[in-house]
Amino acid sequence: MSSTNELCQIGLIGLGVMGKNLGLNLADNGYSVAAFDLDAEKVQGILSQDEQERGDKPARITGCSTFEDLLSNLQKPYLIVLSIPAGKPVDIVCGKLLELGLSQDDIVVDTGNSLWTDTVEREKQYHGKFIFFSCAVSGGEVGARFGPSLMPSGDQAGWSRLEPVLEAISAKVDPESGLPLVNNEPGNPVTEGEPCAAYIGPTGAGHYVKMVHNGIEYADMQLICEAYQSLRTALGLTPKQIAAIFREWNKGPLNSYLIEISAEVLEQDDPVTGKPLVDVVLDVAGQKGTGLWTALSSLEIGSPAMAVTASVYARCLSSLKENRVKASTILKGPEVTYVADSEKEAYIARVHDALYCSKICAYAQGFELMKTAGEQQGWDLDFAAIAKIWRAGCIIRAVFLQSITDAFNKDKGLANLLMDEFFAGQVEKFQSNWREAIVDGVRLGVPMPCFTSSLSYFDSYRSETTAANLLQGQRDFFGSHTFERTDEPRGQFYHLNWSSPERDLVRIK
Ligand SMILES: NC(=O)C1=CN([C@@H]2O[C@H](COP(=O)(O)OP(=O)(O)OC[C@H]3O[C@@H](n4cnc5c(N)ncnc54)[C@H](OP(=O)(O)O)[C@@H]3O)[C@@H](O)[C@H]2O)C=CC1
Ligand SMILES: O=C(CO)[C@H](O)[C@H](O)COP(=O)(O)O
Repeated sequence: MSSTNELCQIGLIGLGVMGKNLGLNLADNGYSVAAFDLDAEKVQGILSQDEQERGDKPARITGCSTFEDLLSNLQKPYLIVLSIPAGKPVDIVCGKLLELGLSQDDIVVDTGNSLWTDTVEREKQYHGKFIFFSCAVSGGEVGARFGPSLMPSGDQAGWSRLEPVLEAISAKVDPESGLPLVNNEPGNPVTEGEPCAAYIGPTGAGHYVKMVHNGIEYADMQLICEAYQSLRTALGLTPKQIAAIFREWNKGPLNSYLIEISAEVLEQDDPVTGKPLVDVVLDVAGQKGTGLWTALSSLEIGSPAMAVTASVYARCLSSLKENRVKASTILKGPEVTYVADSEKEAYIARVHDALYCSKICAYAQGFELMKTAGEQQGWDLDFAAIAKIWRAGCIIRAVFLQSITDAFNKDKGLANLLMDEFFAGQVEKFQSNWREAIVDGVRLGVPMPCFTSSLSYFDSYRSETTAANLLQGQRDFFGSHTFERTDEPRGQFYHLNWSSPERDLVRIK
């Protein structure tokens, strides 16, 4: 199946949605690629695409029919990129490569959405046999083709060899404006600007950061969906009218890839029925696991990421379609009357501000989660660098990420984005509209799990005293779980003898 004679610089395994495009991106950046997939049609697919795109230039990709064929077409020491499903396939492929004689200097780079703890285990398992490196990728199909955001982590020697390759294929940002430099033209990659690829840290760190990126992605998407549903329910707008509102919003602080594609989805008609496509898409959300992993991690390490958990639950609830259909005939909500024309503009502005403030909370939660995990794992994460590489190429790319970069540049150790002067000011400015939008939605019976949980997070986070004092009293009452006092040093615990008539206080040693 080979189409070039010389040995290739990079081996690529997995030529699905991401792999095929990463391969073409590598080729555009001057790297010769030996490509293999279990499915021969996919190998043929990348070769045909290369033929179409390169014009009269020589082939840049060599198709391989087996793992052995792949290795025989590669320069030593090997540099092999995996773009395959997370989990077992990564172990199977690494095992196979090892069997075929990989050695200490060879690098295998996992670009899939692997669970970060699996990556840590694999690095240990293959240590001394070959360099197992990870480079999490975000940007979907187009990002992979013309410049994704890359989150590499692992062995330093691996990074030294990979740095030029990853920087070349990554998305680029204009250093002055912080805006993406885009050119989606095959064969003409963007070479100037700041690359959206930065070494994240020791093994596991990159996949953790990508996992949180996806958790934030879940929250961002859910928030946009809640804004859409509120506008549709209260104002009776058509999907195309809401798309026009989103396009307006995209000119301001909400400017982002996700707002842009949401407008595009809402503008689309169904080719079969001619109805708005969104109305014929079944309202059952899929999920591959990274949002759930983020939610689980936040619960495990006790760093609240309520916007992420709320959006994972929203997807779970969406999948209870049959029950919801049945319940809709039994459970009644408020009568919906459309907002008067004279009030519409104000309503739209309130939803905009609610989306903006909730989004700030979702990102604040994601960054605090990474901070907590980083401290526990000893990763020393650079949050300004992380925000920087998310400014272009990835799914959550947004103008707003420049403000996050600025916040962490000002204060490397910032505990929470809400404490940054700019973001604190933004939330203060827009919070009354945020609250009103939620009141509006609640009154109309619009489900807004992510809007409401974000506001509760904000109200809890800004509270010097929460009702956890009562909760500690309850715990001590039924289970002698003890409590600390506000007038004693932390770490000193007390129990009240609730069942004795004296109700005396005992200091626990
Ligand atoms: N799609 C996206 O937007 C993004 C995906 N990712 C991650 O990137 C990775 C790839 O995703 P994507 O391209 O969408 O997935 P696809 O399913 O489209 O492609 C995966 C490819 O890997 C092949 N494959 C599976 N097992 C092996 C194996 N043992 N040896 C060789 N090839 C194998 C599959 O072949 P076959 O079909 O024959 O099984 C398939 O062609 C995943 O980890 C995904 O989570 C990351 C960012 C974005
Ligand atoms: O990593 C990605 C983007 O950054 C993928 O598109 C992600 O796998 C999508 O997740 P899900 O299918 O769970 O919505």
